[in-house]
Amino acid sequence: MLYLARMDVTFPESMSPETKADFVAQEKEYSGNLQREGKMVDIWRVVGEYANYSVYDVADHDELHAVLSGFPMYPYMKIKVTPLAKHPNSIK
Ligand SMILES: O=C(O)CC1=CCC(=O)O1
Repeated sequence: MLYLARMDVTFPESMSPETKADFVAQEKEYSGNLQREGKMVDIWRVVGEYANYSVYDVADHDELHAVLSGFPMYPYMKIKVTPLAKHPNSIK
């Protein structure tokens, strides 16, 4: 199943730059692994915001929840998920 997720990240103001940098590095590694596994199909930055749109190809809602809740930044994210179905006009 395909899902579109929008993730908005908000770190506490009290978080140190070093801790933030550590989260960014951990997130990059986790995200890269998901992409290599084919579970994250794409990810795009929302221009001007600390947010992304990303597309997941996973078995079901439960797997998506496991993937999303495994992000190191998960405690600092607001996530909106939209399940995707094939559009009848798609030529792919
Ligand atoms: O948008 C970000 O930078 C946070 C993030 C979530 C998944 C990812 O790869 O980065």
